[in-house]
Amino acid sequence: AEKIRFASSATYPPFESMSSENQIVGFDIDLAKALCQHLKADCTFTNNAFDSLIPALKFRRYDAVISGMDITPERSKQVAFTRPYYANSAIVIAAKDKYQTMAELKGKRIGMENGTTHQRYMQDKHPEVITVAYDSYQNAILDLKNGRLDGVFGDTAVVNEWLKENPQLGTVDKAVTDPQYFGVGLGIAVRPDNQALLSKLNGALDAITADGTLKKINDKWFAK
Ligand SMILES: NC(=[NH2+])NCCC[C@H](N)C(=O)O
Repeated sequence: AEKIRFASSATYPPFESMSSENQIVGFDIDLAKALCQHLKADCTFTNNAFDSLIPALKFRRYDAVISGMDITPERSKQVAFTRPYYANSAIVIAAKDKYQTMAELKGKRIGMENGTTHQRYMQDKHPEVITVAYDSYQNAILDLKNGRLDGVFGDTAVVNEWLKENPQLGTVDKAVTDPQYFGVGLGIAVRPDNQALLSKLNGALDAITADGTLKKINDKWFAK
């Protein structure tokens, strides 16, 4: 069977995280496994820092990146993306009921993961905010809880997960979807010269969408 090596940054539930048994689990992982099953391929998963995913993909350490990654114009210059498999948006969280708007976060410390669309957007669009870069979202959330940060900016589905476990936190302002920064949804990235894998993944995505598998995986990880 064909072998497909996937990489992901497993600090981002429900998309990907490490289970108590030290396995990478999540929506993206179930999706990749369903694609592999359809393609009768053997798949492996590795955990890596988010900002190293694209460089190491180019370096051929693995074949594909699935990591809650927004399909942006900038990344599309370096990698080829499958069609979008999830519609995304981003939002800030902070102490509940403390801030209503972004303007109120002026001079406040907002954390985000290095190399993310959130980091770029915040630095460009909200220079009045102090952006603090983290190697992982896990560490940003820890600092928010410890009071070393005033807020964290992340994908809405992930933020909702953090809010479930942290009733002292709440959202600030509306979710952002600026396509220039956040692209057209989440996609799987491959090397541009690997059109064979790209078309296989796109074909498998169509198949698992048509037969209801993708919806099942969605319902499992994004329960309303
Ligand atoms: N697995 C992760 N830590 N993913 C972070 C993704 C953040 C954002 N959606 C981006 O594409 O930049």
